[in-house]
Amino acid sequence: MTPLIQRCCDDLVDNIKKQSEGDSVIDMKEIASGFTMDVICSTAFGMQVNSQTEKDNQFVSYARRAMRTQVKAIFFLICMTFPFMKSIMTALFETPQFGGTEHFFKKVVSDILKDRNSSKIHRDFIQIVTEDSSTNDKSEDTEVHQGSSRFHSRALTEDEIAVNSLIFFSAGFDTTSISVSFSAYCLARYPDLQDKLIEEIDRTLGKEIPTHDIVMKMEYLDLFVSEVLRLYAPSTRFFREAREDVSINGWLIPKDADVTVCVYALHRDPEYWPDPDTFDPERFTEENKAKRHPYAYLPFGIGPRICVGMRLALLETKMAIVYMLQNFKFVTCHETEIPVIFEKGFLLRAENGIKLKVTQR
Ligand code: HEM
Repeated sequence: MTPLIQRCCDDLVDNIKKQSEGDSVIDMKEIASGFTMDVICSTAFGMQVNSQTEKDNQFVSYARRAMRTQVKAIFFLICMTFPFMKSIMTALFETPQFGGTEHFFKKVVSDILKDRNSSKIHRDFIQIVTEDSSTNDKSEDTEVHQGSSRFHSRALTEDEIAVNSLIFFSAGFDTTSISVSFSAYCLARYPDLQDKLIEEIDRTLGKEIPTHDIVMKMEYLDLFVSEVLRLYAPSTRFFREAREDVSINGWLIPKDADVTVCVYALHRDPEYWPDPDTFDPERFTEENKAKRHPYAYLPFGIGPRICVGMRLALLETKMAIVYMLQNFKFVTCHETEIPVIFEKGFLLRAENGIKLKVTQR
């Protein structure tokens, strides 16, 4: 999927150039959101929507409306407070009054599948799962053994492909936009660290086109992004259900209880993170990581339900940083909010945007 991301990165650089003309203040929250919309549309649906350049794309405006924070916040609040309401709320949210997101995505996927020409190579999520579906039987479950795991496997139906694309879309769009925008914020806030990163990029790449392998091998970039995802973990929490009664530090968690893991609090706990509010990428050197409890850092969750988009998200975030720093330096300005005020909600969004200035390199 790297070529798809590279194309979106080119548009990202052009967009920043345009928006910052005449020393204007840019809003990295807006800019990053256009970028990640483009990436998820091309990597999930094979659609080139150019939301960074064309503001009135029909798919983008519908998708943004469907992902509206307020509507989702009400949905989450009710489901978390009254778990038994989950199925009623899900049915209600599929009515046209609430956007009918699922129907919309089913239609999009069905149209894409109809239009697909088998001679053309697509490198997106839909292609991967449809190839699998065309070679496997959709009706029959086969038992698969993989290491110690055992599960039933069958090909996905068209509806299942559509709904999984929707999950892919909603889980991968806002989260990555937050990691890209807060990366720019941290670059501007800590100019010495920005220079260190620029030095690494210049040394390994210069003005060459960033590739997957080079970007993923950059050591300081990895430390930097890890620290961004500690202080600004896009998902402030994730959830589990207790499979049996368990006692932890004298607290009984009864079987079937809903358990929320508060990533935001965990990542700022002074027991694991000395001086937790200080931005310090060195916390993630191999030596320092080895001294810490492995579950003290969970931006992507952990275990069998760990984020499936983790590698894509890291690649996308790192690619965006490299492309941006090959062209610009970020600086804070009068309009930069320090510290950033967060929106209330499940995701760690900046309430008033992330206002920065850039200088050309
Ligand atoms: C920086 C970006 C991202 C962050 C911080 C993030 C974080 C998370 C977290 C915390 C979970 C819950 C894991 C758990 O319960 O253990 C999760 C699940 C998930 N994420 Fe991400 N995510 C990101 C990007 C993406 C992307 C780009 C995609 C897809 C393209 C994606 C798809 C998913 C899916 C499908 C799940 C559900 C997995 C399951 O339940 O088995 N995420 N993510």
